[in-house]
Amino acid sequence: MNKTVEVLPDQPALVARALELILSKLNSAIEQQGRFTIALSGGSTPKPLYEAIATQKLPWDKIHIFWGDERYVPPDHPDSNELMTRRAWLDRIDIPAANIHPVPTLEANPELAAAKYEQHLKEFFNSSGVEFPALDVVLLGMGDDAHTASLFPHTEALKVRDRLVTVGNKDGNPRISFTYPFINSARSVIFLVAGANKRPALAQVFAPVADDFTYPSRLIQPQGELWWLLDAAAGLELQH
Ligand SMILES: O=C1O[C@H](COP(=O)(O)O)[C@@H](O)[C@H](O)[C@H]1O
Repeated sequence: MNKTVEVLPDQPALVARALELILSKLNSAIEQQGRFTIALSGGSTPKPLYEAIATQKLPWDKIHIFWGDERYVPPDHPDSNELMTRRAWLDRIDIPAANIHPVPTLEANPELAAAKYEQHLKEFFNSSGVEFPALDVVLLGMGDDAHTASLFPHTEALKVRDRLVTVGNKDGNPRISFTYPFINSARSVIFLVAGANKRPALAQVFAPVADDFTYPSRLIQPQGELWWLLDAAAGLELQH
């Protein structure tokens, strides 16, 4: 694993750096493979990044969008990560509908939704099931409890190692989430973290020794590149 930590002066600088990094991964992937695959995060931090990506002139037909986690709500629900992304980015560009791969949240139950999304991912990547497929980029956020995607502290989802997608649990509410081994199979994982409220969790995630089940972001140790992009408020004590 190749880990890089960057602390940017403020949120606009954080967004600019994330945009630059994603565009560089995108250009290399399209040059080498003819397509770029990215899984997106939800929450509030990435919204300005999505708005910035929407202003770029890009070969949208070669870009495939997935989500690393989703609330188990219909796609038009205000809490939906897909809805936020569509409003900030996807509704503003000319991307083929087939290149957008939302989590199917209208299934009979969350377990079926997770199984269906996993099947879709395996078919898209033509995966035999032996090895986990590798997305070019998995974009992640981190909550102030150190959760990432919908992998929350002390939940069953953290024990799932043989699936691509599982059901997370946020205070009793189901969410659909990539598992940590699937996230770790990505070519690049990029964390985008902003705000002073994330500082205590970050200290534990970066500590040499701490409990992975209490601080789930510690489980993200990808085979490829790991990027932590932090604003100064979040990264104050990590600056070196
Ligand atoms: O619950 C969630 O929160 C995290 C972090 O969100 P933020 O609002 O602090 O940026 C996010 O990464 C995750 O996708 C989302 O479901």
